[in-house]
Amino acid sequence: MVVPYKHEPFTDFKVEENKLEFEKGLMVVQSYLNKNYDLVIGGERISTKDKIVSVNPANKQEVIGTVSKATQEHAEKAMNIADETFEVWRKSKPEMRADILFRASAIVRRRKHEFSALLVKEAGKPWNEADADTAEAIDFMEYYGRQMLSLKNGVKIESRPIEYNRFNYIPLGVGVIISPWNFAFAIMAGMTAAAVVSGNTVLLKPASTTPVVAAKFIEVLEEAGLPAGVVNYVPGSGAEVGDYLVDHPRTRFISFTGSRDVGVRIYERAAKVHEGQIWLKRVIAEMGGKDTVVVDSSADIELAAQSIVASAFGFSGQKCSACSRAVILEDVYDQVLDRAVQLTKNLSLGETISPSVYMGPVIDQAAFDKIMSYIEIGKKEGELVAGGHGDNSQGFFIEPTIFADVDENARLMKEEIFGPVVAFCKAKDFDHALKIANNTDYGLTGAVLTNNRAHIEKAREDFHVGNLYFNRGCTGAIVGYQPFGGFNMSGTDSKAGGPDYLLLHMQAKTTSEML
Ligand SMILES: NC(=O)c1ccc[n+]([C@@H]2O[C@H](COP(=O)([O-])OP(=O)(O)OC[C@H]3O[C@@H](n4cnc5c(N)ncnc54)[C@H](O)[C@@H]3O)[C@@H](O)[C@H]2O)c1
Ligand SMILES: N[C@@H](CCC=O)C(=O)O
Repeated sequence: MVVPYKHEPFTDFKVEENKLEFEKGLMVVQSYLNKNYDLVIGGERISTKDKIVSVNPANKQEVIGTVSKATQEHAEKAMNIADETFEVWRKSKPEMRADILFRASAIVRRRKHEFSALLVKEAGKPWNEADADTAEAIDFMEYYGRQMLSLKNGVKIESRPIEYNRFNYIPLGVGVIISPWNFAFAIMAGMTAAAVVSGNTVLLKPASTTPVVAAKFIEVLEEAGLPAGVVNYVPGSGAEVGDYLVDHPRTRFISFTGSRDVGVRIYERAAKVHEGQIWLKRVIAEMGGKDTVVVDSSADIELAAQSIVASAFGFSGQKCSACSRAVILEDVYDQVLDRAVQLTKNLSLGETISPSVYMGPVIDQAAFDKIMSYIEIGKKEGELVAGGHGDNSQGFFIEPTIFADVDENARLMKEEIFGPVVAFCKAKDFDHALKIANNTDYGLTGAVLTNNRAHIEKAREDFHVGNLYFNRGCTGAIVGYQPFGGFNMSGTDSKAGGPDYLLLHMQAKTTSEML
């Protein structure tokens, strides 16, 4: 019997011993910087001439590793192997598949600080954010393993006296896993784990800025006993390998987490039925957000300001859940804004070499340019009251930035920036605040700070987001506790880390036997 699921606790870096252990993790990572990682197809390591170079976004000179880059020929080979392996893997015992995840999770737990240290280097995460990313990867494996055990016998249905009816879930086939860089470990591992524990085989294409942590995860899966060919590691260009795999007639499903533009492209392409294709592809897409913290007149002002700042600037605002709009009732607007500005000006920015550095870099030059261009837009749409500067000489650093008095219809209030920029907007009353909050194509997360029960109930009904939080910030969902995923252009309404997530990777089969 497996013990009940409990989420992996976060590390308290105020404890000196934990700090020292994390520093040891950094030293382990330092010892393998600049190594090369090959494609892994059917267990075979394949080296290519063309490489992806993963660099530290806080220090562009530091190479984290080089990774072989898959071509369409490699993708084709991986697809054939995954297809063949599926015929065996689909019949493997769900208990065994779950056990592999539990063992993989135990291996990661033993090397927890090493994995987090790798995220500090490869994704520029602050220590606490890296620690939470690794904890979430562990949680996904633990949670999905248990979910599979509870689904393995299907669901009870009715039978008449002369028959025995059963309703079981069977896997889909070969899946393509396309993961983002911002939760480079947790989301990549969670999407992969859910697919394979459900009995599917996969091709894993990680984000090109963070392929090393994915290569390390492949090593963990191998050590945990995952047979060759179940997970095939094919980093490569989204446009070349991504499109090829999305279009492939043997692709049964695509599990994607990333931007709205790429998600929509995948969704459209996957809808086309190609020659030789005998199914309609399933797409699980988790996309962007334009997330709002609403502050009511009755709110605790200090809690509101802290919640906005933490949700806007944790990991430099590079979370799909990040607060990029603070909508505040006019009678408390000045107080909340002043306090948020004060808190923001005290945040530290730099390479995250110790737990005391609050904010690290943004991921790369393209992100830096995009965010800085939104800061220029912001200067025309509101009043710059904190931050606003960027420095990309050594790494990609942008100050935590607040714009005040932004109109509800401004671009800053509508478009996903994906960086440390938050717009403050005044609302006349609570209904107006909800109207502004809902005035977006997205519907991912939101938070309401209030001590008014009627307003909590109103928001529960009318604030149209997949994850709504009361009296806290809008980031930091925990696997199994706050299943995560949004509405509208935030995706296909899936809930990662929730009780129905594995079902998206399976199909139900009814069998009826005459007695
Ligand atoms: N809803 C969620 O749960 C969630 C979680 C994390 C990130 N996100 C979103 O992800 C975005 C940031 O991540 P990103 O910059 O890695 O996103 P992205 O869309 O640029 O890339 C995501 C993945 O798609 C791949 N890709 C790019 N073009 C492709 C193509 N034509 N075909 C197939 N694959 C292709 C990339 O290589 C990468 O692996 C933000 O918009 C954020 O809100 C959403
Ligand atoms: N699940 C994370 C966000 C993932 C997207 O970037 C959160 O709840 O903050």
